[in-house]
Amino acid sequence: MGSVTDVAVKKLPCLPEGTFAQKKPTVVFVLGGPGSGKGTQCAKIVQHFGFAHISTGDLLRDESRSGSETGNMIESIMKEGKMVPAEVTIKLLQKAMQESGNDKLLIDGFPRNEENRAAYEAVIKIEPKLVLFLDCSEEEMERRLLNRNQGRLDDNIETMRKRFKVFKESTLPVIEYYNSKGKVRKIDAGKPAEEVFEDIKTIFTSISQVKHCFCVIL
Ligand SMILES: Nc1ncnc2c1ncn2[C@@H]1O[C@H](COP(=O)(O)OP(=O)(O)O)[C@@H](O)[C@H]1O
Ligand SMILES: Nc1ccn([C@@H]2O[C@H](COP(=O)(O)OP(=O)(O)O)[C@@H](O)[C@H]2O)c(=O)n1
Ligand SMILES: [Mg+2]
Repeated sequence: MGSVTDVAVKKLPCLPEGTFAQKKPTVVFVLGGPGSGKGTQCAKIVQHFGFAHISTGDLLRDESRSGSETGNMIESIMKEGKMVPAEVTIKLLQKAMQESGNDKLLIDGFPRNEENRAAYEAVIKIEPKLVLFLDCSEEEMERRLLNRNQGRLDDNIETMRKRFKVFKESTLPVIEYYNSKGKVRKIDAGKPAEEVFEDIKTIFTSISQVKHCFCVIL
């Protein structure tokens, strides 16, 4: 199986295959509590900045619908608001990254705990350029989830409370880890979605600036 880097470079329209040194895709992790607006903001970033959106929650839900043994296991873990073992999530993520054909990837809802992060570093090994942290009060997230109406088995008050606990105990330390490396951009996600996106735009505009380089042919 080719690496994630191979696939992203091969599908770049402007680069003849094998001509240039391999370029790794730009990876941005999007983290925040359940209901903070990760999916909503990722859709806007895709539209405005041409990133591909890979939601690990969606990948796991797709797998759980497959009816496989792993799928059934995923469904019961999600219903409990717990974390799916990283070896399962990382395989689905690696495949989605290889198939995206995009050199700019938004990875939504990952890494959600230390186990996810270690698996990513061992298997995918691409340092994220940024970690977008959508910061929102629990009260507001709870309100949003109760109105989400996507028929999700985990959007009930009992499971939601467990997910908030997992976020505080397992995801916040991962955000803190990336913060210590200067990678985190914290956004006030409690505002209306359009206002949140204005703040995100500023960040993505600065990372999307094309750097011109001049090549002298002798
Ligand atoms: N800034 C916002 N203000 C109010 N509602 C929002 C906002 N962002 C998202 N929502 C709504 O809240 C719910 C959860 O948003 P979603 O993007 O699915 O969050 P997450 O992926 O972080 O769980 C959805 O119903 C969405 O339409
Ligand atoms: N990296 C991940 C992402 C999601 N999940 C599982 O999938 C559930 C839903 O994740 P999600 O990202 O779709 O949820 P939201 O935060 O978007 O509401 C989580 O509560 C976990 O059970 C996981 O185990 N590991
Ligand atoms: Mg989501």
